[in-house]
Amino acid sequence: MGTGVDLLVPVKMLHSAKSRLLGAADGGVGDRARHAQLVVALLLDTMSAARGADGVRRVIAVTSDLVVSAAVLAEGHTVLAEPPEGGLNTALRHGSEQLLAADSSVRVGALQADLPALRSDDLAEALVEAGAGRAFCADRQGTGTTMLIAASGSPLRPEFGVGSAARHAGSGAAPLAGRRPTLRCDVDTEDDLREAARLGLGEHTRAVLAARCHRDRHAC
Ligand SMILES: Nc1nc2c(ncn2[C@@H]2O[C@H](COP(=O)(O)OP(=O)(O)OP(=O)(O)O)[C@@H](O)[C@H]2O)c(=O)[nH]1
Ligand SMILES: C=C(OP(=O)(O)O)C(=O)O
Repeated sequence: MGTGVDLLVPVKMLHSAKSRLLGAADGGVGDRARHAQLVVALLLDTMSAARGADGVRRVIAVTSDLVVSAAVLAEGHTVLAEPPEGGLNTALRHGSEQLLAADSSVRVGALQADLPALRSDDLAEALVEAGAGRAFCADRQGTGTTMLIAASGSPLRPEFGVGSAARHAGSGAAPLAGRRPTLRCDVDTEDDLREAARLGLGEHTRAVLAARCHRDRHAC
């Protein structure tokens, strides 16, 4: 196989995903179907930008959700089923083990699923900066992590969750210093979504939010 990072993108079940964004897709109404469309759109924009980045070999969603899986496969991406016990770091550890079992020299990474403004060149530059070692990119607040990359042939050792930037640094991963705002802009709240829109949203997220604007002019 060729060189490059295999990026795992974890996504939890749609019924519980992106709870802090509920209502963002429909001007505060909180319709679950519209919310699910937004969650999937954030994911597809993230995966599509990641797939276009130099230095990325494969982009693989890790999920148990069948709707997410179908949407990801329809866009030509790959899906890996997560273990039944669930949990973000458990899913990523499982993905890392699976990839290493199939290819002991693989370079594994994890990318958050909510980077709808991600630009392929920001990601490619981050991978260049990472060099060969274990590295991570903090989110724009500096406390969370948007991407973690292992060294080739090594397990990912994910420590995602609140305050993960400090844990990843503490576990020896090098913090990436470049600005790269589109790689740092994960979207958990409506404020984050506004910031991502300022940077430039991907086409899937733009389409979901444009539908919102047609239905409710006040939401735009
Ligand atoms: N596969 C998998 N992914 C998970 C799991 N828990 C969280 N994630 C993903 O990890 C990322 C960060 O998760 P959280 O911040 O806990 O949840 P969120 O859905 O982004 O947002 P909130 O519901 O508002 O907390 C998101 O992409 C989630 O979909 C899990 O159990 N399995
Ligand atoms: C899981 C994390 O973040 P968020 O809750 O912002 O998605 C993280 O930064 O490790």
